[in-house]
Amino acid sequence: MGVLPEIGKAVEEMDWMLPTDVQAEAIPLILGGGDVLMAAETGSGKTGAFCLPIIQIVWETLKDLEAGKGSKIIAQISPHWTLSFFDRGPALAVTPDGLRCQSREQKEWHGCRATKGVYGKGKYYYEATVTDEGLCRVGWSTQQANLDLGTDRFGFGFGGTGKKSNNKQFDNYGEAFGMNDVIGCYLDLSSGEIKFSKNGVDLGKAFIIPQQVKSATLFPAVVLKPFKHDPESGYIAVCNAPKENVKHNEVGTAGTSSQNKSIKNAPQAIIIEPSRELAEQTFNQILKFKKHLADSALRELLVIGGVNVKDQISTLNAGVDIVVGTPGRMEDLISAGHLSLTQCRFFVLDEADGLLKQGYTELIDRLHRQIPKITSDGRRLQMIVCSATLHAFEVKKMAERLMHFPTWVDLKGEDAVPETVHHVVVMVDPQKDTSWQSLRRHVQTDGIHAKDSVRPGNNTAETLSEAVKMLKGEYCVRAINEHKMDRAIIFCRTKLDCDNLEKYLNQLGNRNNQYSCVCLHGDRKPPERKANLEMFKNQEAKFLICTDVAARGLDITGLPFMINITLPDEKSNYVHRIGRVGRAERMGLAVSLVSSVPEKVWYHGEWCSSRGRNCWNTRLTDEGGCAIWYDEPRFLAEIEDHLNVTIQQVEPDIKVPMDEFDGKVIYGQKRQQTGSNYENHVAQMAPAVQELAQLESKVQLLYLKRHFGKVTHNRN
Ligand SMILES: Nc1ncnc2c1ncn2[C@@H]1O[C@H](COP(=O)(O)OP(=O)(O)OP(=O)(O)O)[C@@H](O)[C@H]1O
Repeated sequence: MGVLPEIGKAVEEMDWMLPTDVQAEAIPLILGGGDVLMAAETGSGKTGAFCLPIIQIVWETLKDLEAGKGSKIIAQISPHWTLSFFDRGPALAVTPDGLRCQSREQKEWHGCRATKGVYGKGKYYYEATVTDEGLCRVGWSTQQANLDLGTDRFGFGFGGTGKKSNNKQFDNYGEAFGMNDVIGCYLDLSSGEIKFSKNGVDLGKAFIIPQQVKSATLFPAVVLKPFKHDPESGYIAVCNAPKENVKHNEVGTAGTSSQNKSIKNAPQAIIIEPSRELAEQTFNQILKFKKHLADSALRELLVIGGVNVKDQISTLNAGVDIVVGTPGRMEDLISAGHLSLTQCRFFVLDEADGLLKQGYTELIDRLHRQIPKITSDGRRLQMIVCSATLHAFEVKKMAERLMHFPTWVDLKGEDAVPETVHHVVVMVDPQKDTSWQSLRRHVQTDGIHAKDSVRPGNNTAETLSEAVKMLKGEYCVRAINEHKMDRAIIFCRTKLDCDNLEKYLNQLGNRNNQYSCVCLHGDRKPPERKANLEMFKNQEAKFLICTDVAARGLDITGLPFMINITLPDEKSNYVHRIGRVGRAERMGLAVSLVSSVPEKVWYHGEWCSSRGRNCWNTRLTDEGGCAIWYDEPRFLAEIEDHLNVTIQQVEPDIKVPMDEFDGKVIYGQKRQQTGSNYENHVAQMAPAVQELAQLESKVQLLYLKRHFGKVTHNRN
């Protein structure tokens, strides 16, 4: 693994004898200080690939600090109120005195914040003079805000076109301004009011700062110059703010090592995960990896919702080195000042494409902005991004924006399914298979056709759609029976579908608990989610029925089977879902049920006031309702196209035909001839090694000839 013996020992105790391919590539890169984009199949050991080197570096840093090895000061905290050289966009030039700025790029907005801000109470004022052509906005923003002032809820701007803006909402305000105008920016922290003046003329109230933002520190978000116009009475120059109301801009102002030690709530590594379960899993891996690291205590913290925030805060105050968590709770703690990013040197986004698709792009940008780009001991911030489906447009854009000459560790060059996962699809065709017409009992369907006339014989789209729902319950049970599944993860599209299937399997299994199952989805309370996952892992329940909340990252040792009741509409989630099996070289079978006809399904968006709870609006979304027609053959085609494969189709009896997998493997176990790869490897390498040996021998002969004249060639 190329890591410290103490870490190596822990890894060995976990039975990891060799690094996986991705670990072999990524660990040295991370230890060497690089930014890494890690694209590797599900179950290929990405967690270890980033956790091991991070633990090593964090621990070594702690030891250095303990030994009193000083680190150089990178950026002193400036005593003056100026524009920050660090907290600015890359195309924004700032003069050496920090008082004037200019954008060096024509097309986009480039912003900057001051080196200090105010919080608590008081009334503050600063002025900005427009010294150039072009548009600008001035105002106040918190450290979290986008540098493009006024385009998120943390920034309040006044622009040259005579508009005020916050959270992308641009409203008419005051009047236009431009070259040579002087804009006064007023902030009253007591009333939460922000207003502006133009050339000394008050333009009236612009904003009332919302309560959550008010408690944060607000920074002037543009150029500072001596005043041309005195501020109104009661307001003071922002540079005269009382010390107790001033906070320094944390971006790029890392202090000395002795200062660092005293900042307890500032970890060296932040690892962001898309779900609670995954955050907890990574956290538990860290506990295992650090087991033998004695001397300096490496302190880790799990930051997820559903856990008492007070406990998290007290752990933070006692000191932390590595924080693993979900984005929401992480940002809450950062905004409230409980978690500081000033010493962060590793910023890790696990399942990065998932985080971006869940809408966390701005949050990630905001956190990244708050992390100093140079650490206190003079090293660059390292960003590590990984997923089995990293080949997504959003990820590439983010890498360009935030990462520093990143290296791709990408063994396949495209999103791929591991060889250990055998995945098949079964078409569910209610026109061919009419058994649904005479089912004595079936899974309770989602009720979307409750108001439609659905009955055998009437071949409407609605009837067929309802038939598919019934048949899918049957096919699921058939897949379980055919493959004698006694452990499987089953994915449904909605929470309601999960609940219905859970009821059905429990009913069918009745007393002998043949189909014992538990659910994992967003409507279940955190303790229940945790308990259910534990039950499934401990094999106290045979089936885990879940939504996509469990699609990514969950590592259940030796899980042999998974069933997709419905294909996901997001193609990458197919890769993640089926990747719950076939992990760590064990074989797995994934069966997906695909309806051949359109199926009408629930789709509750922001427009649905209850977000699905007791919603019976069965109209389609374009008619203001909460239903869509789901087109699985299209999703199947998209998945195949994305993976560049044709997924094998099996008949409704769900027998998997004989092929290289069948008969030779037992799902859930390792392939018998492990090590064969290495034998092949020897054969493949042999000619190259032979050639190298011959070259080496020639070189030696040449050397000897040159220095000692004639040499007899001894072939041995
Ligand atoms: N070097 C190794 N030797 C043996 N087993 C390993 C090794 N590295 C990781 N594993 C095991 O492989 C499994 C999968 O690892 P991990 O959860 O890190 O995969 P992943 O690449 O993050 O997958 P996903 O994309 O699904 O999140 C785990 O059970 C882990 O313990």
